[in-house]
Amino acid sequence: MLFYELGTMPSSSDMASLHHRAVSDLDIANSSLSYSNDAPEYHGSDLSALSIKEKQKSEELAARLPPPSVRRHASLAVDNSRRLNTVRNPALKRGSVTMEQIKKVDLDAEYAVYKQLGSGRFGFIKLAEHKQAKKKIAIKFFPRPQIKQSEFVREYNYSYFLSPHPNIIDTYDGMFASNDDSAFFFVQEFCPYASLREAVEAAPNGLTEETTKAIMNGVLSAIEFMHNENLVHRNLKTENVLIFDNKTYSRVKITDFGLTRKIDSTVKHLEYVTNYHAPELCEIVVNEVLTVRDSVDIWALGIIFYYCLKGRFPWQKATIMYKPYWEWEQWLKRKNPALPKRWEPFSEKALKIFKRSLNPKPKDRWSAKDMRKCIMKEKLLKPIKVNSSASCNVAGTSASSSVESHKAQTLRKKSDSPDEYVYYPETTSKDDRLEEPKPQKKRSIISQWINTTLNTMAEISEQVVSARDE
Ligand SMILES: Nc1ncnc2c1ncn2[C@@H]1O[C@H](COP(=O)(O)OP(=O)(O)OP(=O)(O)O)[C@@H](O)[C@H]1O
Repeated sequence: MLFYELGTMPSSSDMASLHHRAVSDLDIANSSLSYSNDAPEYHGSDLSALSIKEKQKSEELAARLPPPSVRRHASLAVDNSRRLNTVRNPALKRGSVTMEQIKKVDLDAEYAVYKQLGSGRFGFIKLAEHKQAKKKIAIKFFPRPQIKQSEFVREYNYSYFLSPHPNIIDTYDGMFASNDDSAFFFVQEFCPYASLREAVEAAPNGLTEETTKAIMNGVLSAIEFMHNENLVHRNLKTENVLIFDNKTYSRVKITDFGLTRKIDSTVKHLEYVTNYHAPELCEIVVNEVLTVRDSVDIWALGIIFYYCLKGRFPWQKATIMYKPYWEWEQWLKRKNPALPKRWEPFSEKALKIFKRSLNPKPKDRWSAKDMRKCIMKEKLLKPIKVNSSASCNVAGTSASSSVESHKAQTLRKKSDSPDEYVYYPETTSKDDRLEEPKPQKKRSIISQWINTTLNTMAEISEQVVSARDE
């Protein structure tokens, strides 16, 4: 139940606060999409999930943005000063987002629709321009009848109500359907640069420590906010992290709330396992019912963190069928005291972050807040010796000396054993392809047997998965 403090007129920043506070009051997870029709609660500047600095940032942002009530599709053409002074239309009740509010729009009359920006299981995103406002935007289309109306409405609601956070993509007010009923759509701000996936692919040896910190700071701040609002993203991956400044990567925003659900709700597992899935998700079968936990986001954040620093994934799937995962698990359980080679470039503190995010036991994983604190505070990479006489501290010099950092990162990559069964992103660097295989150390018979068995099992599992996919 929500309350409204009478006699207090919320400012635009308060509106942003109010706008996101309402998330916790939504019962979007239930299919009727019904929630309180009362006027919204006014919490002043209580941005519970944000630090003071972020709060200021959020307020600055909110001051620049029109209040959510007027960020309407139709109002894109209205000038900013007018929009900033506009207060929520009392006739438009916050709790009244229902299926009837989907408006039919003549797409061609309103927008010039350009190239496709991306696609996924729920539809596709296109770059467009609002003709009247002459403003570039992104339109997310949900083709009908493949996508259910309830799925569209749910994604819109989560996207819209999470929008005020500075590290979450801004979704404009309004749910629409094309005149010919071929698709539902909603409108988002356009990201002019790449996704994190493309940014890392362009730097196959990984990003610098400083850049990784800037990216993780934004991503973790958004997830901390979502978790505090009792929501789990459930689809965190580098493709869903959009970069808004291509120099320092300090402005990032997360997107795609199609799988977002409330913590402790139950869902059917419908997906194929990817690099980002936690081991508990790799074990369950399609259609099995599972309870939504925020710890799956923390696992995916651990994978993103590793991917940023190394330019590759630690493993293809988090099951013991994949040797790199099996080695990591053995080391965590102290069954093998030797740290697997691929983890050697990381500092003790970075390893601690991995132990508390890529931990097979969900209960032993940190919160997004703890993870962020540690990433921001600590050095993440060990100093690496470039040669016997000169040494280069990657962590300390990554920003100031990109050449040294590049050298060090190349060295880091070369330290990985080439015979390991690991998934590389499609774009392997030239250096990688030319890399000479290192001479194998003599292995004991038992370790050779384990190795062969694991590789065979991995191959069989791959074949089963691809047969199932086909
Ligand atoms: N606002 C935007 N501006 C620019 N590019 C975007 C924007 N939103 C999404 N994209 C691009 O489109 C891709 C697909 O978008 P999105 O993840 O929202 O689709 P989806 O159908 O929900 O995908 P998935 O299968 O991952 O659920 C993103 O990975 C991103 O590269």
